[in-house]
Amino acid sequence: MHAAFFDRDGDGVITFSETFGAFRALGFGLGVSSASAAFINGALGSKCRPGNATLSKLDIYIEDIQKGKHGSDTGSYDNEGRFVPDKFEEIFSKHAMTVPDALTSDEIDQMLQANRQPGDYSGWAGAEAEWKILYSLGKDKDGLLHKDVVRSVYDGSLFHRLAPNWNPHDKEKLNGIREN
Ligand code: HEM
Repeated sequence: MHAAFFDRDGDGVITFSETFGAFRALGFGLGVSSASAAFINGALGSKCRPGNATLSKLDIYIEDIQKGKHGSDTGSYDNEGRFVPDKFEEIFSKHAMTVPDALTSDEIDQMLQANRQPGDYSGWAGAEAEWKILYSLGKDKDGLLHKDVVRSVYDGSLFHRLAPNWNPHDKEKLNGIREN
């Protein structure tokens, strides 16, 4: 569901231009949107694809999205791409020290540092990009990133809230899955 938001035409494949367009719809400028699409589709396109894939290596196949998992993450997605509630809770029990159930920018940096596996430079970069972008999208006026906002990035509902018109088909599916 996290990645499916970006698949606007619902064909199961996320192209460079879909990632770019989704970042624009989320409110990012041309520079950040192009760089993010290049980074994400460049890194995941060659990994997240079945053996018999024929499309460009910049295209991400959602059916193989779990192959995009990297090291130095929180473990809130397992190796099959399933959400792991205990690992998610650990983010806040270990790192939310200033305000319960919310992270400051410094606490996110401490978490990223704590999750780093030695020498895993691509994992460090991936985790850093994911959390910095999430913080810029989800922080409140006091600079706090609340637990419910972080939860909503894992199932993609944050993206739908911020850019309600980008992917109406996927939103319908999401509403069917979530109780609220
Ligand atoms: C505004 C856009 C995005 C934000 C804010 C974002 C944020 C995040 C966050 C916070 C995580 C969790 C990392 C962790 O648990 O340590 C994550 C994981 C992941 N995201 Fe995104 N993401 C975005 C776009 C995308 C896109 C476009 C794709 C691919 C199509 C993608 C694929 C993944 C994958 C494969 C993971 C699992 C990585 C892992 O846990 O090792 N994300 N993302």
